[in-house]
Amino acid sequence: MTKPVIVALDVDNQTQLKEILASLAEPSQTTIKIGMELFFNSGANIVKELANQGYHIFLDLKLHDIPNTVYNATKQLAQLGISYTTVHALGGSKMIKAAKEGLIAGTAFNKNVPKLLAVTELTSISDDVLSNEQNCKFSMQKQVLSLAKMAKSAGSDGIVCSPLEVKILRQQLGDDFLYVTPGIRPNHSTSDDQARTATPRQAKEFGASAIVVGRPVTLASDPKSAYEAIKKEFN
Ligand SMILES: O=C(O)c1cc(=O)[nH]c(=O)n1[C@@H]1O[C@H](COP(=O)(O)O)[C@@H](O)[C@H]1O
Repeated sequence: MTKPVIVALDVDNQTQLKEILASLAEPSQTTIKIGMELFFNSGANIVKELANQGYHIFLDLKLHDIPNTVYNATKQLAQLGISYTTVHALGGSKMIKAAKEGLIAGTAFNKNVPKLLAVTELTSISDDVLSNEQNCKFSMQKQVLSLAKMAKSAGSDGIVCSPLEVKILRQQLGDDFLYVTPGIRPNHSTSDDQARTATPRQAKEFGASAIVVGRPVTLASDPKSAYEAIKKEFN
């Protein structure tokens, strides 16, 4: 089975959205990520519309609020026909548990409950920011592992982390958990906001369950070739 290359549709208009979708595989074979930019521009309707076309949808709104608010939010999100959604692990175990319960409560009886992914430390966070701005005494690896363990026991189906942490996480937390990794840079380029990056091949070797790729596809001069090359390298 091929592992998903999830394309982040980080655009704010329908023209660009259509152009990117046209360079991907057919909807039933494709997982796309709708993040804050597209969601705040086009709302829940675009999620429902793309789900109806047969796309698998990762709705990434990174919820981080009190448990009751998050429960009520995920109960709504579960009605959009999505496959995955995100919360920040730093919201804590009670919030993650509430998020999962909201997803279960909002899912129609004959549908699959969307998978809950807990974002550990964002891939834009460097070791320096972790220790000097977040005042975290752990190393990056230890911190991500600690958040991932907590998220798993609170009921999340997987986590979002950098490919660089996946190997140790999989060893410690097992194969019955999803390890979804953004921060993918096919050319080792780190001259943007991502801090903890790896190539699609490295993500595969470290054991990522799925990779999330935005700009390396959406800003490529030939998005279709870029997408196909990344898929080939990851699978
Ligand atoms: O949850 C995410 O998807 C996410 C978590 C994280 O730690 N880092 C991260 O980059 N992302 C998302 O993954 C995508 C990466 O996009 P590019 O950096 O353009 O490849 C963006 O849509 C981010 O919002």
